[in-house]
Amino acid sequence: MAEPLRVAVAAITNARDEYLIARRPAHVHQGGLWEFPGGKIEPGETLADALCRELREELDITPLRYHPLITLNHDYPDRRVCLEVVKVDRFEGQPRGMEGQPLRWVSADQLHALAFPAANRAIIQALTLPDRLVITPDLRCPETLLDGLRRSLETGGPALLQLRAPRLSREDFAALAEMVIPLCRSRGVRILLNADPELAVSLGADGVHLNARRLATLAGRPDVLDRLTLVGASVHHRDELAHAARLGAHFVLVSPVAPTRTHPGASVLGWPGFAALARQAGRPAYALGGMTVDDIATARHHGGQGIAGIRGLWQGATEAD
Ligand SMILES: Nc1nc2c([nH]c(=O)n2[C@H]2C[C@H](O)[C@@H](COP(=O)(O)OP(=O)(O)OP(=O)(O)O)O2)c(=O)[nH]1
Ligand SMILES: [Mg+2]
Repeated sequence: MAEPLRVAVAAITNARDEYLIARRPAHVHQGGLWEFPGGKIEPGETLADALCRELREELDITPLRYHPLITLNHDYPDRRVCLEVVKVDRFEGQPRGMEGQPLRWVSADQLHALAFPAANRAIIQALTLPDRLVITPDLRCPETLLDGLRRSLETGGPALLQLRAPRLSREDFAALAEMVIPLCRSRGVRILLNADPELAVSLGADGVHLNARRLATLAGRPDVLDRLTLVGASVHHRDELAHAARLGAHFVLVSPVAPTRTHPGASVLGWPGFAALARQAGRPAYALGGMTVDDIATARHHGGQGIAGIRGLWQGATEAD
């Protein structure tokens, strides 16, 4: 197939944290669906040039401040696209549908319920996922873990938590999860269980995290994943990434980006390796391995959603007890 068509896409947000969407005309590619404003990057144009031109032509506004959100390759049956998505949080002018297209401002939550082209699922995930994901430390004592979680919740974070406790039996893990889920819910924190998807569904977690071992055991997408709002997967190289995509993971954790205390001599991806995988991921990618909050901007600069980790983000005991 031909080279992908490069498209500049703008997730424009206002002071109420709403996003501007437009309806594509019926007769065009992916017609009748909602979209984020934007259009094709013409030969010789930079992303910034195309963004300014498209927003002037379609909405009569000028973007004043924006940053990269995600770059996505998507193959439609009739066209390959590479969507270079930026988040615009400051602009000049009053948006108007210059081509007669209906416009709406909608909240991030409403985005999930509207009909967009298939590639937009990943854009909406990128807009609604936080820039840090906390993984619980590998503790044997559930009380120590709960104590650390309470402290971490008190200090403002995290918005997304992966409950991981590989040394607990399935029964002990389930009992711990039954305490952790309501605690997280009461603070508006979304929780993923690093466990089998059936357990995540039966306990009412927001989602599941598929570690590399569990990912490898799944030949195809099990129906149970449709009953979870979030499915994450761990990937270390292209093959795992391709498998996570086949299974329809909503986001991936890419590791190891930097050396960690537990694996000091292991070979790492480094930021260029992370950036290459993030670009191919087709979904938000978190950098994992040796990360601290100081790395969030670097991760975003390399096309990532943010960082995932234990040590740099957890308040409380992290050592084995
Ligand atoms: N603008 C935009 N395009 C999207 C989104 N999602 C998505 O898959 N696309 C695809 C649909 C199209 O194949 C391509 C964008 O092309 P376009 O039709 O908007 O291009 P354009 O504004 O330059 O239009 P035209 O001058 O060719 O009429 O990207 C989205 O959210 N916004
Ligand atoms: Mg357009």
